[in-house]
Amino acid sequence: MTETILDRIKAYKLEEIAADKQVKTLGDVEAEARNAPPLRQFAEALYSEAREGYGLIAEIKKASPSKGMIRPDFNPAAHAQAYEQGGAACLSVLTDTPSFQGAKSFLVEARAACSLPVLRKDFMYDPYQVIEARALGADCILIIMASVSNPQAVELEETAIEWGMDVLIEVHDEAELARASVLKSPLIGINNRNLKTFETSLDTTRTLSKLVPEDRTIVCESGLNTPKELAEMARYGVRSFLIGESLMRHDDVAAATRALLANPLQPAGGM
Ligand SMILES: O=P(O)(O)OC[C@@H](O)[C@@H](O)c1c[nH]c2ccccc12
Repeated sequence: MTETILDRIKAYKLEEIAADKQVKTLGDVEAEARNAPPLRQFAEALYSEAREGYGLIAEIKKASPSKGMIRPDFNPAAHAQAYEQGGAACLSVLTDTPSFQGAKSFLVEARAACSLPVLRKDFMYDPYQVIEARALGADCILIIMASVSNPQAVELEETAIEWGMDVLIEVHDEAELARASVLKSPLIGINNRNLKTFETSLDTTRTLSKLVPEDRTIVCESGLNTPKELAEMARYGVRSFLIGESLMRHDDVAAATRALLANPLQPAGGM
């Protein structure tokens, strides 16, 4: 079997987690999580914005494996404020360093600079990381179905629920979507990026959105650039979006965010 990007990421992540546990025990992290800043309601914020407009999870992203450096003058606190001013419902902050040049401290800085709920964007394998997410202030975690087994996904989700956090479950294909459906979280992220080629295609959302059960909320992820694309996705009943690169490339992030959200397609039957 050929090694995928996710296999490589998993290998270094498991080493990182083992090293982190040497520095800080699970007990230490739990104590920090108990003293963390109070939870902000992530899913609620998204729903309330998506009702009439679009629910935007705006991503604080410095670099990526496919594009390299995206934002040289990177400033998590300033970007968080710009996203909030521009009308984002929530933030996503990459905390993975080897592939995305992210950092745990970026999440802490971004969240402290605004009042938006925050997703820890990372590759999660161990409940330790989930509790650590809360210790950093996170309000939501990501579970990537392509990188975990079913029992692992359940374990991560249960830990998040125990600590009061929301969960975004990410899928790329029909099989992953079927596996996601046995989990409890109502937030289903459809990632338009093909993890083998790194290319994005909104066809992924066009196809999978039809298969998502009515009681779940779809978040369309990756490769979104224009109001026109958002409006087209809205015709598929998708009103929530996770966007990083195209906003981070603008000098004026607040203005770019405002412009992207300016003219939402009106919901047909009161969504
Ligand atoms: O920068 P984009 O194309 O707007 O994509 C954002 C987000 O969807 C992407 O960063 C992402 C989606 N799922 C992930 C999982 C891990 C790391 C990153 C991601």
